Amino acid sequence: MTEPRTIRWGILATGGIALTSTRDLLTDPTTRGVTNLRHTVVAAASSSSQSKAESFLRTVNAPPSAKPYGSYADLIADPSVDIVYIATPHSHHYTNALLALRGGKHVLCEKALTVNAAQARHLVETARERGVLLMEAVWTRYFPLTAYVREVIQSGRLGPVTRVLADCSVATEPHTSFPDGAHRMVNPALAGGALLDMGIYSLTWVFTALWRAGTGQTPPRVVSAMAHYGPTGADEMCTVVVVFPRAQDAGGDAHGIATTSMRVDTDPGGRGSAPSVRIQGPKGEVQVFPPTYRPTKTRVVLLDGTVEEKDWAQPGPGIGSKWFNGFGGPTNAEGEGHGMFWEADEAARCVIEGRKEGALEGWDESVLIMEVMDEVRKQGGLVYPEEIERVE
Ligand SMILES: NC(=O)C1=CN([C@@H]2O[C@H](COP(=O)(O)OP(=O)(O)OC[C@H]3O[C@@H](n4cnc5c(N)ncnc54)[C@H](OP(=O)(O)O)[C@@H]3O)[C@@H](O)[C@H]2O)C=CC1
Ligand SMILES: O=C1OC[C@@H](O)[C@H](O)[C@H]1O
Repeated sequence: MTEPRTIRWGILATGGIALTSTRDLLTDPTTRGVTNLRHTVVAAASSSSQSKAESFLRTVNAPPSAKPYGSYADLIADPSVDIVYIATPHSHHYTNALLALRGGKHVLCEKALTVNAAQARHLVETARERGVLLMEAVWTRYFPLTAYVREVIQSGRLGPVTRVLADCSVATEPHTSFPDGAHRMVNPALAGGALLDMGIYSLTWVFTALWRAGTGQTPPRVVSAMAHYGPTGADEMCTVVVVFPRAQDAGGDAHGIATTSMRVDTDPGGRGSAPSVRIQGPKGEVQVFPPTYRPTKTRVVLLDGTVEEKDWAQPGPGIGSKWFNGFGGPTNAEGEGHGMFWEADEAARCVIEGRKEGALEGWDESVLIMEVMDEVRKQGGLVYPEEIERVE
């Protein structure tokens, strides 16, 4: 048997999701049946101070040899780093990813990939030129649950998917949670707002059903409505209709309705009683239950009376922690992992196999989703500061 290859990660930024993700990354892959690769963390960098990076490495229980850096550039210059995980606010993804790609590093970058499609296209060109991996960290795409949903769609059991309803909303009470407007969720200088932060998950489900697994490959038309958060002008609620043109004999046009909000909740009280995603065809539907970004339950309901429910607990061992995202968030049960290791496994496989894009969200799709979000922002009058919209 060949020895598993160890992928050496550098963690760029030390905030909430960096902590959650790195803990998952350091979970033994054999606990989820993955035997051909391993992950290790060889360095972490904080733009604030080296001591913050040191404390981060201690908190996640990284190997004692892992190096703490007080600047992102130093992390990129470290030859022992194979791949960089970027966990900064949306506003910074483009410049951070550009730095890493130009430094010859593979990149797994948090969602949304960039602020706009032009920046995403530039990152793709750079990754192509440098011959390195660029992957958007939309973790939900890589869950076994999501693979199952794709199989249900591709099996034809629903007939041609005709409509997708997907909501990803977290009632964060912006006025009390973020009173000074500085938090990344509502701060335009950090490209904050519901669309780029959570709407991307609703769009991910729409695209999973109608783009990757679907039959139509013509980019969709977009119609949208947006509400703004008064004090800062960030978007706090968005409703997006995407129409995928499709020939009549392939089922006719398909509609995706993607919603997101910081004012109301997909699942008030976290009871998980109603689906947050419904993928519908003439013969029935597949339902995905909230939270939309980390679902653990599906149900297939067909016109012929079939009802199939499945539970998809994340494998452990996990620390049963409250998800640390600055304003609360879901808790994974004691013994359960969070689920961010699936995307890390795919990124590692890309590095090992020499693939430059993830298997479940290629460059074309990341760019297309950014184009859809550009159009939503245009229709909703959401403009970010020029400094963070710029392309070099
Ligand atoms: N996949 C998922 O489930 C989730 C993904 N996310 C995504 O992760 C990214 C980061 O979110 P999150 O971790 O919650 O954010 P945090 O605010 O908790 O952390 C962001 C980190 O980025 C660094 N940073 C660099 N420049 C700035 C700046 N100007 N302002 C603020 N921070 C800065 C800081 O680290 P340092 O000081 O060390 O440099 C900071 O700690 C976003 O893209 C978000 O969409 C967030 C939550 C969940
Ligand atoms: O990625 C995310 O998923 C869940 C949300 O609560 C969080 O704000 C977001 O960044």
